[in-house]
Amino acid sequence: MATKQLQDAPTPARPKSTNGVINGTKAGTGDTRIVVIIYGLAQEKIVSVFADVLGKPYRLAPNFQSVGSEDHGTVIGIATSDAKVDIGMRNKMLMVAINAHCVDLGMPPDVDLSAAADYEFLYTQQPFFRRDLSRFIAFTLGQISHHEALITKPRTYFISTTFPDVRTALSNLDILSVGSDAVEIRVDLLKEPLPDGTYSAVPSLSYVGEQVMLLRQRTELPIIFTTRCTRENGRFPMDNPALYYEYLYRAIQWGCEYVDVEIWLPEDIRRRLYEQRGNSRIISAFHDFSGTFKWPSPAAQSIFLESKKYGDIVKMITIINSMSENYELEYFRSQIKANYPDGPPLSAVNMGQLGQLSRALNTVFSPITHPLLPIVAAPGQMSAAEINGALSTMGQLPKKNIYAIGSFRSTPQATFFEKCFNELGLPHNFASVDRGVKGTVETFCLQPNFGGAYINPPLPASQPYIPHLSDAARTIGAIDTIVVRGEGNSSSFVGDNATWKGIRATLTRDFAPSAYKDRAAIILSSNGEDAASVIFALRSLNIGKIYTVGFKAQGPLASGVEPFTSIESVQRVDQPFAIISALPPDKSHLVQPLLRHFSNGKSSSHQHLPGLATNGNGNGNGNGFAKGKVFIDLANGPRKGDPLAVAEQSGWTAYGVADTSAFTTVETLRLLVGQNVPYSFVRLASGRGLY
Ligand SMILES: O=C1C[C@@](O)(C(=O)O)C[C@@H](O)[C@@H]1O
Repeated sequence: MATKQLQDAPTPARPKSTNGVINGTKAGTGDTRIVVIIYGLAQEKIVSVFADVLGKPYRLAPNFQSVGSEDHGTVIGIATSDAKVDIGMRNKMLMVAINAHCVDLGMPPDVDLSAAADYEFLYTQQPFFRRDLSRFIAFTLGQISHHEALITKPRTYFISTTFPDVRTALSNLDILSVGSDAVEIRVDLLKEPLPDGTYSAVPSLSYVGEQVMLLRQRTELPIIFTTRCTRENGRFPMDNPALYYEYLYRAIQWGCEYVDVEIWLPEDIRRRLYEQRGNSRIISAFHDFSGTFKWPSPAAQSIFLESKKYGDIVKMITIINSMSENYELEYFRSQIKANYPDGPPLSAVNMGQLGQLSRALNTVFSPITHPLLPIVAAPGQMSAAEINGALSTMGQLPKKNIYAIGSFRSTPQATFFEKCFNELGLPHNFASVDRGVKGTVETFCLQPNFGGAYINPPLPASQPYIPHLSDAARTIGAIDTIVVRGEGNSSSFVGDNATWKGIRATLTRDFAPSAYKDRAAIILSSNGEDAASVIFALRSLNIGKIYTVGFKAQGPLASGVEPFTSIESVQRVDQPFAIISALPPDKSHLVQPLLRHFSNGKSSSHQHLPGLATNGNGNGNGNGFAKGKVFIDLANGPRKGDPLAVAEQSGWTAYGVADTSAFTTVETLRLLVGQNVPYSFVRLASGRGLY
């Protein structure tokens, strides 16, 4: 009887502590249930990769029944054929079941397992994208949350891709997504070819699953999964609402960060999807093409109220007949904000050319297009550059001077920032300037059109002309970004720190935050200042003990940090999970003996695992199958040795300054101009000259 009840229960609601890695806060614990990976024929190794990413040991088990509470902290692998027998009887409160299916084995996966598992991870073995797996598991287990960070951004955009097959988009994806905070896959516009040369009326789940997988492998942006119906400018048929549930629930299982649920769908379907959404967020969508919809009407209010019931974001999109309806929409927007301050954010625009003003004024998840897309997803859609151009013409985006202030080496940044500003249609000027004599930074800040600065090397956090500090800048004691808040006389400066976020993003590229929890780390640095952002980043991932070489931590970051005093003290330390060197280039080789000493062979908690193929990311940290330990070398410039090569030979997953700098640039751009430029674009566009 108990089993029956469990079988009927919906996927358990999101665990309470899901506030994942968001700006300035600690990684949340997320879902603490036992992770069970269902693996296909001869695919045991995927279990070890999940375990490695999560920083946990693993074991293979014969069935669900044999998994008990003593397995907490261990990733369990169960073969597909065994899992089928008792998946329906598993204790859902104790374990979370992930159906890991290698598409090279054929599609679709076993349909019963797909339906019964909590989540489904589709992957390719050649090439294998560890970063994709890492993001999938960190997201579905609630260790990271894009939404919480996005919702605090002053403006958010998503690109509506309209490709019949996302494969055609992949080569341009980095460029297409500049300025986007999320990417929408219009599932209804996908065209699945059939053997007879025609296309399927509705793309099959199998085709859609593969398309979502391909997209996620190539983008770090959250994915919005949309099945737009025929009445709302889409192609999904409306005669069978159950079909929507099937696709949209599967999107949740695939770990899509956002799922678009149309308001016309029966309430029962909308409610179920909302309750079962796990860590995905529901965008409740309403479109009106009748031309009779009125923003000031009671109907508009009730549509918002109905959408709010089962939506984390409410989207309302309509066709209008006159310019004044844009003003009516702005009034509606302000009313909603005032009346429902704690309600879901509203994303509302008017379609057609007449409605373009509203596309520029909407600040929440504005749909955008790009000239490289085959068609616009809706009439009147604009690109990020067009919206910024319009805002600039209306005086909503005043032209500013933005600076890189610092050493000569930071100059190539100017070319890159200019490239981004051009691509985004931002009116600003960017200039690299030498800091020169004491006080120069303040001189720049006092200029009338000062729009912010990136500072390298950073400034001490105590600058009288920078009255506000982010928590990170205050704790780290360093400002690397000056952000201007407000306009004119009411503007003020906020000192922030983007470097730690760049380091944290690097640390979590191939590992989930849980991999760092309570593990030891070693930091090498010539001084405490260079190491402070590293300590802060590691602390945000709940690292355990931190050992230092070359410096003693001071101030608010000193607790739990212990210097190595002798060779013996090094030998007493357990296997560290991370070694980060902030040594200057001429000293960076000094880390090499430590990397060798703690080489992979010494690790007790990670089994030797057969490697999967490389992830082909071309970053020099190429082995997509990491060994369970992370090394970062922050040295910038010609070095004596090659610590990255030594690290890789000794079994470390190694990253250089190009990785952390690219991630830091992403954060810097977000802080300075509020725009998202993906890491992959930074790597692509910065070429070799930048770092
Ligand atoms: O809901 C929306 C908004 C949209 O219809 C637009 O008007 O830009 C485009 C769609 O792709 C998206 O799902």
